[in-house]
Amino acid sequence: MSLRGLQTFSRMIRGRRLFAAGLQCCRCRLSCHVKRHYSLLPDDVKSLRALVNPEISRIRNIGIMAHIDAGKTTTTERMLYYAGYTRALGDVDDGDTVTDFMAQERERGITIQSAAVTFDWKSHRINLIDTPGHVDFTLEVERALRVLDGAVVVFDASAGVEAQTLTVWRQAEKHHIPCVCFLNKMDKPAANLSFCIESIRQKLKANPVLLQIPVGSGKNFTGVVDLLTSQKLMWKMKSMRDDGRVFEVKALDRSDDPDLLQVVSDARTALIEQVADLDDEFAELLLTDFSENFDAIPSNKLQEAVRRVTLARKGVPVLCGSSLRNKGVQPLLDAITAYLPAPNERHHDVMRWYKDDLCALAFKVLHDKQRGPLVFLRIYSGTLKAQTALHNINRNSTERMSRLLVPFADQHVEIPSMTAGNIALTVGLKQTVTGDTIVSSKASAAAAARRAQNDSEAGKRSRECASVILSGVEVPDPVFFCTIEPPSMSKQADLENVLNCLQREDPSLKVRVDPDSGQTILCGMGELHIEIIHDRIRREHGIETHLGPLQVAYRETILHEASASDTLDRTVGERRHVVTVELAVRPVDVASVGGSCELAFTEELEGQLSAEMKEAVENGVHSSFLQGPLLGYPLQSVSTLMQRVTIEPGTSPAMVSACVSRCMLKALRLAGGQILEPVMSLEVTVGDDHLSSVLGDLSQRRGTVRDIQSRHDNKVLLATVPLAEMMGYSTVLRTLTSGNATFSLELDTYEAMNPQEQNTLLKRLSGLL
Ligand SMILES: Nc1nc2c(ncn2[C@@H]2O[C@H](COP(=O)(O)OP(=O)(O)OP(=O)(O)O)[C@@H](O)[C@H]2O)c(=O)[nH]1
Repeated sequence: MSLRGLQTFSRMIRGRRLFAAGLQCCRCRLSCHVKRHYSLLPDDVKSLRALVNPEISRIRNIGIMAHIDAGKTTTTERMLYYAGYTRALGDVDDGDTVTDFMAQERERGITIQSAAVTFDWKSHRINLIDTPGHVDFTLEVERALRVLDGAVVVFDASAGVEAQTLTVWRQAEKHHIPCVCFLNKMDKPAANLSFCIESIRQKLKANPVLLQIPVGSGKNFTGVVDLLTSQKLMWKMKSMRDDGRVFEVKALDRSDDPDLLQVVSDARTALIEQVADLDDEFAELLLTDFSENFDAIPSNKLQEAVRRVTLARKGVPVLCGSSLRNKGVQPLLDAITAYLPAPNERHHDVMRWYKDDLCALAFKVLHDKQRGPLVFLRIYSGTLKAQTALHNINRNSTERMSRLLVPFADQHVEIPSMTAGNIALTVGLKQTVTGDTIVSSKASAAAAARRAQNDSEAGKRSRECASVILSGVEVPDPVFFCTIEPPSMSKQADLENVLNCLQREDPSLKVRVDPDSGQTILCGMGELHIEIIHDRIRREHGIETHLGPLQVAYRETILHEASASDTLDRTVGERRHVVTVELAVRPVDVASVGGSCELAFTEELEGQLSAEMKEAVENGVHSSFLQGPLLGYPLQSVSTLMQRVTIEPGTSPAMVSACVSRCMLKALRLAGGQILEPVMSLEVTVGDDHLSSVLGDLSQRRGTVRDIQSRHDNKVLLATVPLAEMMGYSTVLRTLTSGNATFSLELDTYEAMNPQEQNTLLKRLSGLL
């Protein structure tokens, strides 16, 4: 196979090369000596290997993130087109983009699943993951971030920082990912550069480093001035169908608009001063060699300094353009290669511990009807080879990977091996789940563990850091659930199988069986999430399922302290089981979303219980935490103290657990139950004319308005509102505002319901209303 894959790849590249050769390269034609990557490629296998496995310093693993509709998909499509990977420009509005390849995405015009796309730009390999903007798919963004080295954050230049931008920005910060900002939609009349810069500064608390000045505004936006080189990049569109591939690069001169010259001169000086403030090396160079004339600093020195500032996350480069109008995307690609880090510039402990041994993280699983599960891997160290056995640390299992592919959205090219820094797609890994760590063998994992242990003993790292498992993706708790039924009992097994596959692909989807009714329950992140899952089961797996009404995932807690004791005395067969338990429960601070439950033992009891019986007690308590006494929802913010456990010889651990659970239920009932409901933070952007009707509607939904801000001609309404009141909100908002409003919804906290509402809920859920 080693040659077969390369030959396929060679055929494909040759096809593209012919295509690429027929194109005019924007920059080559005008000034520089940059050549198209593929046009130089010889046909021999050795060179193809180099193409498949580029030098690590030339790889960029990049994400594109943004608020919904900011233009991520449009921007990605332009990148693929200019890089020579697509022959025609895809358009989200026409439903023919490359990255949004799932049927639902094309129909709905939104990105649901991250699609990894690999392409080359000016001798660099770019692995790009288009991430979804809808809050229901936040986990997709999180998964992508976990394996990325850098990100492009796309903004709607007329809106600046929006709710979801803030969320993805925080996620990028959490993973220390250097970013480049792209102010898209500069062609909109309301586009506003200074407003965007200010909102990046104020809302993201970031340090925007402006690298370009737009030329013209609204419909007359025609290009940008590069502040590093003082060159004007102009897209002189001959017709509406002009693809923007060709643009003019010209040094600014006296014949240019004096106002523009002044703005550029001021902005360049500000840029130099700003970078000097952020980078000592640049400041020193400036003061020693260019103290007479800062402006004479060569653009490459300024670029190197901006790169250091970006990698250190001291500042974030800002560029502008209009993807839809095909302007400004090529400089954005240049910025990705110039400012965002290569994999070897990022710090991952595992690289040290595994040295040249393979270590990779599974960050996405897809199910392909013909090929079975396809697992996306980010390779951190070593080489991944096709047709080898791989060890999965998380599952402690070894399985064979049959084929290795390079992902090109929904097309895949087979290759024999792949080196560190790359993103690969594997066939044959049937047990691997998103978040698992893959290494070459158990022995290699043990060797890495020893190195990690030595490190931690030498005091270089804390014990937690010494884990050889790459930390997985945090999966948020689902807030919605509903029952799902197959069309007939004969399809039940098929449905279970499909749900298993979907869960491996999407860890934010939870499936469980109701112990009382035996019904299958789907738990998801939002209405849209569950709707899409339902749709996929029908389209991709051909099963027509019936969904029950969507319900909110409440939680429960207790109001007071309470103690209880219980004795279980049961004879099963010949064996008598006797256990007595005494325990106390008390409410602890309801610490917003994460308020977990705790269990403690008295010191005396800690010494008395064997490890096996202690585990049995813990199991009994933890199973009670999963089912509150009021409605059976999980408990939050409850602390349990085990005071006494006496166990007669011959009693089984299962009986101990059962007695503890029963005693817990007694105590929890005595402590008085309280329902906690998920409360969402809501952001609605609406025109002045419709603000009052949106506010009126919100007051009927038990909403609390926190703030109303102005954004150009719009108002941005920030509120909190119980999730239970938000079912079908998108339809209502569309009707109220004739489609002139957008909103985003995110879990804020769990709050105690007032007694009256709690009573109504209890009656409704027990069928009394
Ligand atoms: N005026 C203008 N509209 C744009 C521009 N770029 C994208 N759009 C439009 O904005 C809308 C959203 O674009 P997408 O590319 O789907 O945005 P997205 O961020 O990928 O959206 P999601 O995948 O749903 O998060 C579409 O109607 C695009 O045609 C631009 O530069 N100017």
